[in-house]
Amino acid sequence: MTVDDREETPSRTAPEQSDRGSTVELSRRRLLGTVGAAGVGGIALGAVGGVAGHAAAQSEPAADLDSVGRTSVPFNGTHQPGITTPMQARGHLVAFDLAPGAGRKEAAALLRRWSSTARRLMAGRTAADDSAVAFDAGPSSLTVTFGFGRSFFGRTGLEKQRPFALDPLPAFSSDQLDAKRGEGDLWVQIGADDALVAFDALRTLQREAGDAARVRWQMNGFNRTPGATAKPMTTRNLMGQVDGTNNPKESDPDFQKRIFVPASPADGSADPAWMAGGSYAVVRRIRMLLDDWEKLSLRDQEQVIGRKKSDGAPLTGGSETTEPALDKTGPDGKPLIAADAHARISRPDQNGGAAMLRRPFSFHDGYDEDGVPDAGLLFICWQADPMRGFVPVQRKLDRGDALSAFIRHESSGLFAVPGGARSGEYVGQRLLES
Ligand SMILES: C=CC1=C(C)c2cc3[nH]c(cc4nc(cc5[nH]c(cc1n2)c(C)c5CCC(=O)O)C(CCC(=O)O)=C4C)c(C)c3C=C
Ligand SMILES: [Fe+2]
Repeated sequence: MTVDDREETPSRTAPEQSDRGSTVELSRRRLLGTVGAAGVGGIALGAVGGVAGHAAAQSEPAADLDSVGRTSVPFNGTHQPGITTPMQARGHLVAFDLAPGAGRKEAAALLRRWSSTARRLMAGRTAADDSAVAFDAGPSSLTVTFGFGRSFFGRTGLEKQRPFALDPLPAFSSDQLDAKRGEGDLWVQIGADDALVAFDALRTLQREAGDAARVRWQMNGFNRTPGATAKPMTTRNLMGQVDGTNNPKESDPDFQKRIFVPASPADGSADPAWMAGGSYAVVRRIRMLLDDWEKLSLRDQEQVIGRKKSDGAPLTGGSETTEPALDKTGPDGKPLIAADAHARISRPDQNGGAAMLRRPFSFHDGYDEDGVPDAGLLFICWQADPMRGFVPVQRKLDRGDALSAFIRHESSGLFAVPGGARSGEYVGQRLLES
């Protein structure tokens, strides 16, 4: 069975491709296929349905949108959205466990439902039975990304299809992990540039889990709002550092190989065929010990990272994008970028080439009774193989990162994120119907 893909074409493409017109641009396909029947601009189009009993009336995106609201990200593609999509202002992470008695059949129906809804919401289309929370705001770059945890495969009788890459991460000496806030059968990452749109997607997907799955843990995050700066700039984290500078770039020749499982895994590949075009997400809730951090002088803070706080430039000079001169020493003969500086020891060339795409959200969950902020980084990194991405780098950081004294890893999850859905397909179909 396939999901209804009549509405797959987005009203706007990703920011870098979008124009700045003020009206909602409708694809030819949608004009012919749907709007033609009912007109444009928030008019309900009648039952679309066709997906696991979901037969809500759908409307076009609100017509009166500014650029943030108008921007949409395609749901279909080789890879799922929310991996190379520019970082969004708002994020929700949620993990579900399948309910007792729910197995492969229920999981397949759930992924089919969720994919249909994600496709619709990402195009900014509301349904008659929607809560109205996201009305008026358009797609706002909403992305929904689905992943499978290690425990999913036992629950669904799909053990033989479980990738070796989902073997548990090693324990690190600095881990202080809360198991209740980690792992899970299913993982959903939601990102959007509007907080109401993001919440609406979270709540809708949770409601649609119905009796099939229950929330195991849920976390909320944020980043700088696109458009807040005159030109696009690397975001900052809650320690105030420019964070994300030396991420792999899509234009790098080895980007695809490092971040994504090949579209046709070679014979003998460790990855099962259903992971073609997929990626592995490592998710860590990392608390920042901000009271201790903020007691450091600016100079000491910069030594911890090896980059200037003002503009993210390496301590050896230049601008944010200048390559650090790791051998350069100061008048005292010591390296200007310390031996234990975070940005030195996390580099691929210090870790046998290990690289990952970091795409985090900051979090702030209030203050504890002593006034200590419960704040930090929802660290999410993407790689084709966690053993050649996160694991070697975290091993190195665990042994001697100057930043370690100011952070605490509080929860952890590892998820297999399958390739993007093709037209008419739901995410994970190649696994669940294999
Ligand atoms: C295991 C992987 C990593 C964890 C965990 C991690 C936590 C973490 N990092 C910062 C702040 C910065 N990190 C920076 C660079 C950087 N960090 C990692 C990996 C992990 N970080 C890598 C691979 C890199 C890039 C190294 C390189 O190739 O140069 C930087 C510098 C700017 C940048 O390149 O992004 C900052 C700042 C925090 C605050 C944190 C935990 C809370
Ligand atoms: Fe880092």
